[in-house]
Amino acid sequence: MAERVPTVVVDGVHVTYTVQGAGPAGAAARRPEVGSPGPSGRAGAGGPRSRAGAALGRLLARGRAVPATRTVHAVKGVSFAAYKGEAIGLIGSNGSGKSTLLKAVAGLLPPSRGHVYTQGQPSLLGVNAALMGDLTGERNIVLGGLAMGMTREEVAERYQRIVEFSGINDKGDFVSLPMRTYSSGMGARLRFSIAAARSHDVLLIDEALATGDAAFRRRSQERINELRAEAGTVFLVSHSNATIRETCDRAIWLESGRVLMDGPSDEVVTAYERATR
Ligand SMILES: Nc1ncnc2c1ncn2[C@@H]1O[C@H](COP(=O)(O)OP(=O)(O)OP(=O)(O)O)[C@@H](O)[C@H]1O
Repeated sequence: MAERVPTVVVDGVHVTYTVQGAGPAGAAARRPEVGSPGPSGRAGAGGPRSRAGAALGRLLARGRAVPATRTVHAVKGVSFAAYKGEAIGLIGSNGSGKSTLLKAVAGLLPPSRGHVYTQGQPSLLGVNAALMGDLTGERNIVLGGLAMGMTREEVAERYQRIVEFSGINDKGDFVSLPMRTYSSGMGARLRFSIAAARSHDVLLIDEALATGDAAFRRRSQERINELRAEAGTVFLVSHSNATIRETCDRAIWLESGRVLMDGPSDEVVTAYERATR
């Protein structure tokens, strides 16, 4: 049997967010507010002056009574190893910690406990990956390609393929328009197309495929398979069980920041579907 080469090792990782300016849960409900609105939801019978006074009272009361920070423990002791050639789906309900774990693997969020070891530089492709709204699709392809580590020559050579893969120009010359004129699906497709134009040791994809149409999803799945064949490792966060089944050979199911199940994607997704039905 071929030797399995680990690309990502996540060892007992915890991630905690510190939220500035938030009190403990329920504090707002427990604390009577100065000048709070009456049962009608309005600030008493007064005019603008008394409403402004009530708002000021609320601000002052907040400053006095509530501690300034609160912590959210988003990932709680997660451990696994990922290997070359694997495509791993991360599934779980809203707020279960999938995006946070992805950011920790990408090195964008430091674990509060535990360690992440990666081989090579992981690339995180999120729905919000930064392209610039005021620049045209053309300029964003060049800048995004450079940001993804391509040379100018590589970007020039792959430019046409990126445009075709994205399907941006299928219904007219959109690539010469500013990106702010694109629908969110078009923007997400362009982002994925730029990232997919080069191979990656570890590619982390956060919901980017969800916005594409059927033809784009098929092209993306084929490209992910190629990336795996080029011996990379792909992580994919998605709420589409079908996408996880079709694209990934392994799935990790997170709930409340903990791993509930880790195994072949078909088995894990089936168990997840049973639990969430
Ligand atoms: N920037 C942040 N500041 C504070 N808490 C956050 C932040 N981002 C996420 N959280 C909290 O961390 C927990 C995990 O969130 P995360 O976004 O990782 O979940 P998710 O599984 O990706 O959710 P979804 O499926 O809804 O995208 C949630 O309780 C969320 O409220």
